[in-house]
This record gives sequence, structure tokens and C-alpha cells, in this order.
Amino acid sequence: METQRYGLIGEHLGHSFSKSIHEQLADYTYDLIELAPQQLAPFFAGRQFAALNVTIPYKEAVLPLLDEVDPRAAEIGAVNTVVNRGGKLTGYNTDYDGVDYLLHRHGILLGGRVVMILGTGGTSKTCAALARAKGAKEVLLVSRSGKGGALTYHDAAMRRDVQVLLNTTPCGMYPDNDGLPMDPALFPRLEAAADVVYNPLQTAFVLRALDLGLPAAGGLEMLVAQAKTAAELFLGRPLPDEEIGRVHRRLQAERANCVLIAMPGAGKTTVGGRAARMLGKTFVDTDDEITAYAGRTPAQIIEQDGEAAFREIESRVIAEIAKKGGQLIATGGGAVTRAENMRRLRQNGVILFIDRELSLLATSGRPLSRDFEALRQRYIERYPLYNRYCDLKLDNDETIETAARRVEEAFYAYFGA
Ligand SMILES: Nc1ncnc2c1ncn2[C@@H]1O[C@H](COP(=O)(O)OP(=O)(O)O)[C@@H](O)[C@H]1O
Ligand SMILES: O=C(O)C1=C[C@@H](OP(=O)(O)O)[C@@H](O)[C@H](O)C1
Ligand SMILES: [Mg+2]
Repeated sequence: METQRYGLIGEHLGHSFSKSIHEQLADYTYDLIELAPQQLAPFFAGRQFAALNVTIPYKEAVLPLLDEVDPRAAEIGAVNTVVNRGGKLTGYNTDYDGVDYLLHRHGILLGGRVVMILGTGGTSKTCAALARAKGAKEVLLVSRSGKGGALTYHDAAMRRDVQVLLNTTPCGMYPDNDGLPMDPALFPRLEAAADVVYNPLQTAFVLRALDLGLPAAGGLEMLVAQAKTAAELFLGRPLPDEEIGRVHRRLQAERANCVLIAMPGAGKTTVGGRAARMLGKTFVDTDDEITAYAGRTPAQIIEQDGEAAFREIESRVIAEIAKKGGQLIATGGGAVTRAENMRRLRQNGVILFIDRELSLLATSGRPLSRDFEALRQRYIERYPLYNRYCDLKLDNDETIETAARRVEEAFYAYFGA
């Protein structure tokens, strides 16, 4: 019975999406199997599994424990998939297929290009093998130490000819969400960038490249694509390529935050609470979180310490909230006044502007909306910001229920889920 077991081995698997992905792709049960380093060899010797995925820190360590290694995995020197066929263990590297899919999907070409790869670990080797196979003009590796033929970050920044930039380091990964391994803007000939990090959904690195108008992609599609190839090896039969898109869209809709922006009194809190229930998301109101953090309401902070002090606290609180996924976030009306807030909220979120006419905006309990002229002035200042930062815009000009339904529909439509 035990040899029917499927799953993922690694040291710490708490946050892994692999169980959800595999169980959407196939009908086996997929276990997350945490192993301490000394458990690895006995686990393999026992052979009590049908097939496995392997993650950090065991992708290289499993090599000597296998009977056979697929030539590509051997070339890369890392295995992420093991299949047990009648007691004989064969290792594969489907991360390669995952990166290949990701780049192809986003139209990122490596052939004839100068490709720079940040990091020198297992995924870096996978990307380098792919770049060579695609006929890259040059493959540059970058590491902090600059050992083993890699460039240091300092020297890497001098290379004006880089055309494709790939991040394989954990820089920018949760909870280091502000981390930027390298600024894509340093490279005048850059055509595209990709990041293998998938939490957040769009790293600071990916967002920076997108802001430069370049094609750029985060690692979630790669994760799904490598799982699809692994599932094919597990099952011994092909799965349709469309499965990758289907699972990816669902996973995105599940993980992404739905972020509401709008003028104070436009209905972010009220509509958001209802839309959160419809979307099955955790409702988070940044003003409530500020109250919990500071022990005073936003109105009290503004009255006692002024608006600037409030904005500081608001940014700190938003930075923490924005790191997590699966939430509906109702912001305060002034969140858009700081670009850093919106940059952080974008990492995991889709931004929805729920527009409500100036004359309909609620004003009670809002110190900044006390006199109409002040409110009108803010409306004029902020209206372009809500438009600039939103991915989607909808009107809150009927009932609260209707607005909530519009939020739900727009959010799913955004992901095609
Ligand atoms: N479509 C709507 N119809 C009627 N009242 C609404 C509508 N949208 C919002 N409101 C009301 O406006 C007030 C302000 O809403 P709130 O959610 O607190 O706004 P915000 O969080 O954007 O400041 C609440 O009393 C809410 O019930
Ligand atoms: O617009 C603003 O500057 C503010 C809006 C309020 O939130 P709501 O938009 O939910 O009213 C609250 O964050 C604070 O009073 C400041
Ligand atoms: Mg509110």
C-alpha cells in the first residue's frame, strides 16, 4: 500500500502550494513530507513511495540515492522529481520544463541573447542549462561572492549588454518583500525579466521591469508548469498543456488580494466587507488594523498628531498587510497619496477603484472631509491617483449589494477564473 504514496520532500514545507497544484492536476493524494537531513537516506532506502518531488535543500543530495538519472537532470546536477518503477528509482528535472514554459508564455527569448542569471544555486543551473540549449549568445552568472567564475553584483551592474535578466535568488521573497536583487533599469538593452519567486505573486523586481514597459513574469506559472510535467511522469501519461493555465488562474484568484481604493466615504469598508464574503477572502480594513496597531482610530491620530504622522503609521501597517495573500483589503482614502503603499499592495493584489460621485460621499466621523470645500479639493487632487493606480474601475452608484457583486465579477474576470 505504502508504495502508492505521492508527495513532496523537503526540510520545511509549511507554505508549499504543491499539494493544491497536484491535486488539481491528478487524482492521487499528495503529501507534504518534511524530512530532516539524517532522514533522507533511510527514506530513499525504504523506497516506500510511488513518486516524489524534491525541494530545497535536497535537490542535489538525492542524486547519489537514485538508480538512474535523466541526462538533463544529470547535466544540471539537480533532481526535483523521482519515480519509483518496480523498486528502481529514476530522477528527473522538471524545473527546466517549468522555466521553459514560463519564458515561452511571456514571449521571452534566450536565443542569441546575453542572459544574466542572478544566483548560483540549483535553479540558476537549471536556467543556465535552458539558456545554453536555446542558443544564448552569453550566459552570465552573478553571486555575492563572485566565486567560481560568477560576476559580483558590482561587476554585473557594469554590463551594458544584458538583454534578459533572470532572478533565481530568494531576494524579494516573503517576508523580504521590498528586496530588489538587481535593478532592471541598469541595463539599457534589456528586453525582458523573470523571477522564480512566486510569493509575492509579483516581486519588486518583476514590478520594476513591468514599470519599464518590459515583459516580465513571476514564478507561479513556472511552479505550476513543473508540477504538470512531474505529474505526467508520476502518471506515465501526458496531460493537456491547458491544464497549466487553468490551475494557474485558479491559484492566482485564490492567492491574490482584492484591494479597494476610492475617496473617503465611497464605500470601501461597507462594499468590501460584503465582497470579501462573496469571494471567500479574509476581510482586512487598513483603518481597523491601524487602530489595533496604534491604540487610536485614524480620526484620533489625525486630530492629535496631524495627517503626516498618520500617513507614516498607515504606510507601516499597509506594508505588513500587503505581504499576505487571500485577502480583501479595504484601504483608507488617502492610501494612494504614497507611491510606496501602492507598490506594495500591487505585489499580491489587484487594485479596484470603486468610484462614487462626490455629492454622495459620506463625511461623518472623517476629520479630513469635514467641510465640503476641503473634500472637493481632495477629490480634485486624488481622482487622477485612483485612476492611475487601479487595475480595474467600477461605479458604486447603485446599491451596496450591486457594488459588491461588481467587485466579485471584476476580480474573477481579471484572472479569467
Ligand atoms: N451604494 C451605496 N448605497 C448607499 N449607501 C452606501 C453605498 N455605498 C456606501 N454607502 C454608505 O456610505 C457610507 C460610507 O461607507 P464606507 O464603507 O465607510 O466608506 P469608505 O470605507 O470608503 O470610507 C456608509 O454609511 C455606507 O453604508
Ligand atoms: O482619505 C483619507 O485621507 C482618510 C480616509 C479614512 O478612511 P476611509 O476612506 O475609509 O474613510 C482614514 O484612513 C483617515 O481618516 C484618512
Ligand atoms: Mg473605510
